[in-house]
Amino acid sequence: MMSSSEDQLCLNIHSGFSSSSLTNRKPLSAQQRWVTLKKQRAEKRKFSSQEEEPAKKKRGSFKERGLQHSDTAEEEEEEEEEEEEEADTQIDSRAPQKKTKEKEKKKDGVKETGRSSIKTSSLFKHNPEIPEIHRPAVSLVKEKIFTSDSFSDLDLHPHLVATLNKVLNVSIVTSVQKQTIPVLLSGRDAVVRSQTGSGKTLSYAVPVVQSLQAVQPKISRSDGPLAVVIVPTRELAQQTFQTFQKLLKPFMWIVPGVLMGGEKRKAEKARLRKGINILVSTPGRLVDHIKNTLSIAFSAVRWLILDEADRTLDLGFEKDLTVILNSLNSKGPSRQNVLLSATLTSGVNWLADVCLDDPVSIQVSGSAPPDLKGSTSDLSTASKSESFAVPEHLKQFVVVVPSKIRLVCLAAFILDKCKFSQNKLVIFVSSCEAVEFLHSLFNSVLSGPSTNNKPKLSFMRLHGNMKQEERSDVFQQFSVSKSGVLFCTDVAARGLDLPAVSWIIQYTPPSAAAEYVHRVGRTARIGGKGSSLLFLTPAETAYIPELTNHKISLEEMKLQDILSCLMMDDTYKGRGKYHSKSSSKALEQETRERATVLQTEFENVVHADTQSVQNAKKALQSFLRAYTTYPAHLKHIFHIRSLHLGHTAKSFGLRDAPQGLSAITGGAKTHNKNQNKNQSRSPVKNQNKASGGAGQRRAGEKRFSSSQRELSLSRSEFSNGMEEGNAKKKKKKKKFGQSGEEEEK
Ligand SMILES: Nc1ncnc2c1ncn2[C@@H]1O[C@H](COP(=O)(O)OP(=O)(O)OP(=O)(O)O)[C@@H](O)[C@H]1O
Repeated sequence: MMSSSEDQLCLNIHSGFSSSSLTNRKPLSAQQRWVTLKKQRAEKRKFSSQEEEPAKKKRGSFKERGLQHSDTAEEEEEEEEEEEEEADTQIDSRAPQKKTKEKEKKKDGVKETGRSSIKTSSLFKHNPEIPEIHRPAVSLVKEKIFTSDSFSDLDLHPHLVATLNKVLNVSIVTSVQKQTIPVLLSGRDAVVRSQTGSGKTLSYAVPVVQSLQAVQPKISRSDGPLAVVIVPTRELAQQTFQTFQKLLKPFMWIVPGVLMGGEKRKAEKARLRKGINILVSTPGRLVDHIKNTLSIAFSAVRWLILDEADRTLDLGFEKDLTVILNSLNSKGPSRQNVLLSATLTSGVNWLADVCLDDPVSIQVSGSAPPDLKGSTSDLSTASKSESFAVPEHLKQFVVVVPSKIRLVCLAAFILDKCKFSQNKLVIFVSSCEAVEFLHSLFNSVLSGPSTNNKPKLSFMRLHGNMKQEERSDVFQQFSVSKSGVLFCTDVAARGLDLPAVSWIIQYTPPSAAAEYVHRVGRTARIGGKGSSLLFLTPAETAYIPELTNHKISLEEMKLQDILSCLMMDDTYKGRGKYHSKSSSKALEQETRERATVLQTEFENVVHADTQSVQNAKKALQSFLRAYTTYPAHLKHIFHIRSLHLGHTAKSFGLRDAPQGLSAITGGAKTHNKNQNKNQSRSPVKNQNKASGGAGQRRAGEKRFSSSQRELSLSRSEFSNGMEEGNAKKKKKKKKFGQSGEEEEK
């Protein structure tokens, strides 16, 4: 007996008959149909062998056009499995009506999407399993933000209180302000630690202004700097300067000023000559002026504030700070010194020893304040199990995503949060190139035209390799915008007070728990609500207990839930067979198809021209370089060898892992099918392998310790004028070549 499919084949293979001629024909007997079928099969085989060459060529051209969504080279096996199916596709191309029906029958075959034919199987195949995430009980470090006191209860000038109320819109003091302002007004040095967004800036700015406005005879420009405020980034310098400008409105005779890399030195020199009383600066640019600007005089300095003090140290600015402290100490009256941060640890001992005199340690949370009497200056060791407070109304999530799916997962998340509601998202990635790449890719693929009174998605970017003017523009623009997505490096992690940010996404995990705290601290500020999402690959899930050690607790968000956002509209529709009554399996399948359609769009944009391929490769390279710079104690989690290069390349929209990455990766997985399979089956085994290999010397790491690399990387992120002031240092850093951003400089 003939099966129905054979029957179908038999009927269709009477090629050349139009449907009308088919209907007019006398029905064939079973015997005749069987003979015809055999003949047709023989014909087909003959045809197949004749067509083999062109068919192969055609497959090649499919790839070139991006129509075939085949995966990385290591998945050739999968392609082989599908070979037969593709051969059919070639034959079928002569009979389009049949082609559609045949294709729909195949479970994982080519799907028509309306824009291109794609294979949906590869994006969701050969991925490592997503391990189960357990959420251990964590006793969170709690800090109360507000007190019941108002600024008028403090011993402040009435004009200052009025300015706080009317210009800055603040009347009730926060806990950190309540504790810090009186201590500083009493003339003591202080070390201040309180959670992000708790008002630390005013806790030192108010006493500085209060004390300077009272100086008699009145301060004049010619007195030069009376207060010096050091912050690690240009944007934070700008922001702090603006706060002082506002506070000084009733005290116009006190002049604030800002010095930072990227600005014209000549103009800054002129301003210094005219006289600045409250000087806000990044460390590198201040050292630059100390060395090169004769008119800079520190003879009157009464205040030294080091905001984000741990970062200033962590960045390897000890030398600069030494220069600054020496310059300040050599002249002038006795000085009040203040160190502040949300993550001050005993690692700041060095700084505290050098520049504080019998400081008061202010800690808002109940846990023990940093012990300033120890002797270690190794911040990374000192802070390994330090507990950090995060804002009370911050909801912290983690999603475990295999590398191949990362890009579409991020895109689905952005679409969910920004397409149908107004949200402001900040997305942290590890390098300037990756920021550039993602910004341009998402702009091309996701921004789309504005529809139904909805504005188009707005994507912005901020990193250390941008021109200063552009950096400032973006910072201002994003600050005032009601919605949008900001891709950035850690240059935006510290201190920035970007209003109404609703989500922080850490697309690449930070290299320290303290940095995690600062990144997520860009939302849920001053008692507000906010959420954060950390992306981890299955091999990186050991980072969750690592954060738990610091009293940071994350809730899991399921990958499927994020991807299912693609079902909200039909922009990335799959075959279109899914409807609301379909099973959950069908829903999952349709979601996967849509994810694949989206991935295909990304890949098509990346592969549209050689320049964009180059950009993607550069971004991938810098990502891999950054990956090698995780500190030694995190190497068992973030090890370059546990990265699958082909899959990682896919998260940069590349269809294959580029050649020549071995110098960076020192043996990360590329095209080894077996390795890939092992990884899929046993992520734990791979993790162990990775940690076991951590002690081995790898290419590209040969000459540098992890701390050197970390230092070098983070320093480059925080371009602050140093690079311009010290050409020699820059050359040396370039030779190190530890981060994409440095190479670019
Ligand atoms: N007493 C207050 N009442 C209301 N808002 C305040 C008060 N003090 C400060 N703010 C506002 O809270 C926001 C966060 O303040 P600030 O940037 O000083 O926080 P922070 O503790 O320095 O954060 P980070 O650790 O991230 O640098 C700012 O917008 C600031 O204007």
